[in-house]
Amino acid sequence: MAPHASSDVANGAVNGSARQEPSPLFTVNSPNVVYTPDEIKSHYAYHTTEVTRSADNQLVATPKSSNYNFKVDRKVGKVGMMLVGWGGNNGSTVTAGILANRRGLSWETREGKQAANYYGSVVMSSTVKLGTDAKTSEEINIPFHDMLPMVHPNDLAIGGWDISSLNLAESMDRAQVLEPTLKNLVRKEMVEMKPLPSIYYPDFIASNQEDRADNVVEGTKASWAHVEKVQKDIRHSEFKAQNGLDKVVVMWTANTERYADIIPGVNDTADNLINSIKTGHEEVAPSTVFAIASILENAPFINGSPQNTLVPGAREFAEQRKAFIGGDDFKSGQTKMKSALVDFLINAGIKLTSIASYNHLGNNDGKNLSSQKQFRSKEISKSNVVDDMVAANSILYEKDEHPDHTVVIKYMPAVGDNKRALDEYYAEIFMGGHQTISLFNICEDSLLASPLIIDLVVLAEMMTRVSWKEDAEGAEYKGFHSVLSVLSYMLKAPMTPPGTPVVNALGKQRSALINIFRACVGLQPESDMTLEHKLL
Ligand SMILES: NC(=O)c1ccc[n+]([C@@H]2O[C@H](COP(=O)([O-])OP(=O)(O)OC[C@H]3O[C@@H](n4cnc5c(N)ncnc54)[C@H](O)[C@@H]3O)[C@@H](O)[C@H]2O)c1
Ligand SMILES: O=P([O-])([O-])O[C@@H]1[C@@H](O)[C@H](O)[C@@H](O)[C@H](O)[C@@H]1O
Repeated sequence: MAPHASSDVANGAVNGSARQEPSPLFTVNSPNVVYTPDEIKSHYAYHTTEVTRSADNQLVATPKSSNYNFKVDRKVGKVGMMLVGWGGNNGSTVTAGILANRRGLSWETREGKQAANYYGSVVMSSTVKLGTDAKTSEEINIPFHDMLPMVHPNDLAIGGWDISSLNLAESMDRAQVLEPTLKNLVRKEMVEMKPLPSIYYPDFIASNQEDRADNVVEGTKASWAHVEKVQKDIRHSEFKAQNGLDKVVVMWTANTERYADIIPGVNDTADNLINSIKTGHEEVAPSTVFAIASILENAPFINGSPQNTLVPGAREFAEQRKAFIGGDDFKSGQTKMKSALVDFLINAGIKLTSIASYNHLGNNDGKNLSSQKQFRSKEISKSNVVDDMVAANSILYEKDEHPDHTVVIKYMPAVGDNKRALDEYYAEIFMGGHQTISLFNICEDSLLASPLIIDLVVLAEMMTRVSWKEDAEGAEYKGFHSVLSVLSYMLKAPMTPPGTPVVNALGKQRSALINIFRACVGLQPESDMTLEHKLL
């Protein structure tokens, strides 16, 4: 991975001289790929298989090829990450983690010296197959982060909002996630980081959160003044101005809210939603206000929580303004495991008949989720994750048949952030047999979610520098659809453009992301066929 300049942070300020863009780890040698100092342009043949039914109901598969042009802006610039809920367990943990990595810190633990790392981040700690060695035919794998010119998390300016006034050092202590030896190494910088006051509509989160709400702006329901406040915070605050930022990504990692009712005339269209905010409709959530303000500032907005922040009106507004949105709900532990295990079982022809998912945790997220309306938001996002995999196998499942699936979450303060996930997968196997898989998974919630926050921010920013056009006379480059379904790997309930399918299978999600990035540099998808090792 290209070496990285470090920089210091005080109150979100990223100091240090302008960074030299790191040189790419690889170049593509092809007449279809052109590199300039500012851009990578590629011509890409997209091969698919179109299936039709013949008159006698036979399936007919026809290979299809579409030609696209991709363009990647190589200039990363200075990027800011603004977290809503910055003072929470995730917000304080990801901040400390970035500071520790930026400074290359190590600290003493009971098991010995621990160095900062980005484990759990697909972007920073996973590799992808580039190809095979011309001489030895061995696989050549490269860091995912080197696929395209992406921002390095060490360079992210960090800021955000919280209804709690605690500074980030106090928030880190409250979270009880990180080792004291590490906390002491970053405390001095984190003391200087203070969340901006936020908007607080009590009806949307559990009443047990009220005691934290000492850093709020006036008004307990939506108003256009709230939108303007958030816009100003993004655009004019010392955060962006002081850091000379070129771009900001806004990430909701605040409490899980209750679902908002989708009401015709209120939030079903962009115009109705804007009007509902202006008239203070009580069904407009704080998270939706942040989304609208981010869209107005052309700052990608990602929802890391399960509620339906991005109501149809918000999605339409993003589409109208060609702004990026994504969500919902970080896929960090129990559900991530589920989306891999269910994919394996069903694709192995094993008929999963029931999934029991229980977990208990003792952090503030668990406290908020102990309230039924907030739990319901999470139950929805945790329950739909198997639908696409089940629907794809008509041998095992009749139409609309699916495994029993239950989700239970209990708040047990004693275990803190170290969530205990217990799962049982029950399946029918050959000739009337059964298989029972029981999992006990201690997921340190914030340490699993924090790398996903980094991935979502880095990838959302990357997508702002990717454009495409049809291979046709006069075609203009344009951005991907406003709904960034390319982020699905990191999310439990991935949002997709209207009318497009939701893919939850973890392997498919990762392949889609990698192969889209390969296409941006003119490389065909990695098929894993390795014919070169078979046609011998
Ligand atoms: N593994 C994980 O930690 C994980 C996984 C998936 C989803 N999530 C979701 O991420 C979110 C954050 O998780 P957490 O563990 O950091 O929770 P947390 O309760 O520790 O942090 C949430 C923070 O949001 C703040 N907040 C609440 N309403 C706000 C508002 N309107 N504006 C600004 N700040 C506000 C709270 O004061 C708190 O500091 C939750 O919704 C959780 O469900 C977490
Ligand atoms: O990502 P995951 O481990 O499946 O789901 C988790 C839930 O099990 C947990 O109860 C909740 O507090 C976290 O926010 C997260 O959503």
